[in-house]
Amino acid sequence: MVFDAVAQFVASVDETPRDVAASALTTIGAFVWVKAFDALADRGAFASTTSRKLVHVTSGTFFACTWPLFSASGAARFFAAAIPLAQGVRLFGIGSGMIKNASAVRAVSREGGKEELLKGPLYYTAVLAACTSAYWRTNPIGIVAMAMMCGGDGFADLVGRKFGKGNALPWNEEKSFAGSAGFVAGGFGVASGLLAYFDAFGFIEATPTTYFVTLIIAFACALVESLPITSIVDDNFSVAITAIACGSLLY
Ligand SMILES: Nc1ccn([C@@H]2O[C@H](COP(=O)(O)OP(=O)(O)OP(=O)(O)O)[C@@H](O)[C@H]2O)c(=O)n1
Ligand SMILES: C/C(=C\CO)CCC[C@H](C)CCC[C@H](C)CCCC(C)C
Repeated sequence: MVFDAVAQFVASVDETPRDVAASALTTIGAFVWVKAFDALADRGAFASTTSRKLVHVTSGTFFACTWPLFSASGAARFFAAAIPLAQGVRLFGIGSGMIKNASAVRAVSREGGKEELLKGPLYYTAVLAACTSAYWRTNPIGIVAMAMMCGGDGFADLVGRKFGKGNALPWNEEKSFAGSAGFVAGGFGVASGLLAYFDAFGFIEATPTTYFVTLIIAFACALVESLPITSIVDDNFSVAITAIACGSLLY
């Protein structure tokens, strides 16, 4: 009912101006969101590692939530993909020292070094842009790949750091059973929420099989995330590629 009303309202706005307005609104949202976490971390609301992971979990998830704002035109997905792309360019500028932005470095770096923005955060925006332009809102593969990267990897860290002492994985002492359980719960939880959301807007049809397959994908991604290969391939890439490969086979 509410979703229908929102869908009808946004459908009444012309396509290109609507996509430009949706991109502008989301870009402002992204700026405010990252800034808010920086301010909270600054006031000691949580540690910078927690702030970074909360930005990781929420940015891509809320970004996907803005997709219904875009029109039904073929170009809409590219207007949407331009948002993480622009964030990636910004991260590149800050990480390489071309742009000075101490606040952004504080909010998304692990140890406070600007060059860290050229790794995880930059790859994260690349995955969001690729999933958006390749799969968009009518295909569960991109939605689930983004959810595994945001919710899965994010919760693995948050849960693993808190409850992972004393239950290290036999094949990777840096990671834990608790962290991997957090991955499955966070990845499946965020993916299920997004699938139900896009189903409510009528973009996809999420059946019990869709959710079951999503749970299998969450386990597969958690397994890949747990492997000692982070120095070879960043978790953001390995998790998203696993989700896309499994999703292409199973959905
Ligand atoms: N399956 C997992 C994943 C993570 N962790 C915990 O979370 C910490 C950070 O994990 P990781 O995701 O590798 O963190 P970063 O490298 O900081 O983050 P990113 O992947 O975003 O670069 C690990 O040291 C570990 O304590 C865990 O216990 N079990
Ligand atoms: C710390 C991060 C990854 C490390 O693995 C995440 C970095 C996030 C970027 C700085 C910001 C990305 C913004 C999104 C593309 C858009 C969010 C919009 C929304 C409305 C909040």
